[in-house]
Amino acid sequence: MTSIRLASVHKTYPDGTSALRGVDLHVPEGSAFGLIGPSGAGKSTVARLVEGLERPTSGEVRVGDVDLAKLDEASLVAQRRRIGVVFQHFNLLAQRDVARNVALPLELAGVPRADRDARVAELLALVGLDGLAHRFPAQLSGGQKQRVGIARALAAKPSLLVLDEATSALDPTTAANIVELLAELRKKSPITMLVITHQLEVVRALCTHVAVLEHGLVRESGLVSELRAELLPGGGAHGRGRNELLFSEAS
Ligand SMILES: Nc1ncnc2c1ncn2[C@@H]1O[C@H](COP(=O)(O)OP(=O)(O)OP(=O)(O)O)[C@@H](O)[C@H]1O
Repeated sequence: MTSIRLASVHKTYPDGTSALRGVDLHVPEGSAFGLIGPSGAGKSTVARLVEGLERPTSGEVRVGDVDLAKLDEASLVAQRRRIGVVFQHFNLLAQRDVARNVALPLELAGVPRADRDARVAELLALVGLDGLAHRFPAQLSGGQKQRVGIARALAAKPSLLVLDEATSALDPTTAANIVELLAELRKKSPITMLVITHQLEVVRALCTHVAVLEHGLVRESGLVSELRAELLPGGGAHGRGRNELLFSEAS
């Protein structure tokens, strides 16, 4: 498990776009932290900073004990391998079968063949893909592809999983099954999850904490249990006015 801390983070892209304008965020160890907000709010930028794919223009990004700004390129590459990432569009390699997709991070880490095979079998059972090891991505449903993506993200036993719109490309039933799988994984082994989503139902079903990002700033954050009840699915979330608070002012 690992915590994440962003302190006064600004990110301006080379073309002058100001994506983050002073973000403070604390993702506690072992939490499932939902990051929500409208398109362009800066959610993916936060993910890329945490993954070490981008550097902040100013401010500090810490993952566990590590201040990412202090790492040279080689250490950053090593750090990236400690983080599992699940993508919206799965990012599977079409020419590799399921087993070899899942094995990829283990190959990159130099894990011997026999250990890799054992770990892949364990992971496929964990995500409910027993028997599909030798299918190719084109022969899988969207939900099965995402199970492969999750197994691959977990292969190197990361203490942090970043899920960037991991259920957004799936139909509602399949998305709910994937959320259920993620919730079960959290119960089985302690892991911190940063869950980027625009789906409030994902936050409700999976997350312990949530922050709302808007125009590059954290507008609100808190425990999911403190989210105002009527904003959760089934409680009239669709009728929410744009400027209404997600959390009750008292909390
Ligand atoms: N590489 C880049 N170069 C320039 N501007 C960028 C780059 N990446 C993102 N942006 C801009 O930064 C802002 C935040 O983008 P970001 O992708 O982080 O938002 P988001 O909340 O993840 O949006 P979405 O929900 O649509 O994915 C947007 O204005 C976007 O156009």
